Amino acid sequence: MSRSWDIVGIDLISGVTCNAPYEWVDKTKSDWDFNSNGRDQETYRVVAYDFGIKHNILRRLASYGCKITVVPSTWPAAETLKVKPDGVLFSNGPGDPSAVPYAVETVKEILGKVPVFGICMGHQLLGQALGGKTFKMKFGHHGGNHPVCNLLNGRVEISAQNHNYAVDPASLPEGVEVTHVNLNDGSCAGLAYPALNVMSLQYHPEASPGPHDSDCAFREFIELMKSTKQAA
Ligand SMILES: NC(=O)CC[C@H](N)C(=O)O
Repeated sequence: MSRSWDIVGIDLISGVTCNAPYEWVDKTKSDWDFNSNGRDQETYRVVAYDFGIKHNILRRLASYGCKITVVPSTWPAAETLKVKPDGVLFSNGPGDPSAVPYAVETVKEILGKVPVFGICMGHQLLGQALGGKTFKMKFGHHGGNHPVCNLLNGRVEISAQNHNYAVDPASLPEGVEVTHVNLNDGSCAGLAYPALNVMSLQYHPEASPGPHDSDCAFREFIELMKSTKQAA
């Protein structure tokens, strides 16, 4: 028997986030050494908001040289900024981004103060924090074979995706750039707001198993933290 699951307007994050902050050190195994541009000489301090975070996001960040503190979804922005991180990661997570206004507020308070990277739910929360709207798609994107055009370099990346909501690009204010487009339906698959050092992807650059075409996004986050640090 089938059952219809109602996810609209329900905070599903509170059931999956961690209870208290913790440090993450585990890296991905040598199979991931296909990316010779990986490790940076420097260490970057990253606070990762856990909205239901996938461990491989943390492993990839650690492999790229980040020292990571994972914090609960309700962790105050002021506490995050107090430790002066080089960057903040807003993770993936289940459900409706409109059901977690407290998380959007946290994102707003951090925006512009340090470089940020949003993945999936994190991307949707960033979209809202920047003034845009999210909507529930008729059919979500699920699986490991979604072609995305990276408008920053014109390359097509085959990506792993798992989402039911999306950011409406028409709702975004001036200055916010759509950087990635899903080639199956033209939906928004990535954003940037260079003035505030913001980057985000609607899909999973860390996916495993899955295509690794978008792993370079972690390197871009490192570069964003690096250039911001150098300019300070
Ligand atoms: N993987 C995710 O982060 C899912 C994003 C979002 N909660 C959605 O279902 O659209």
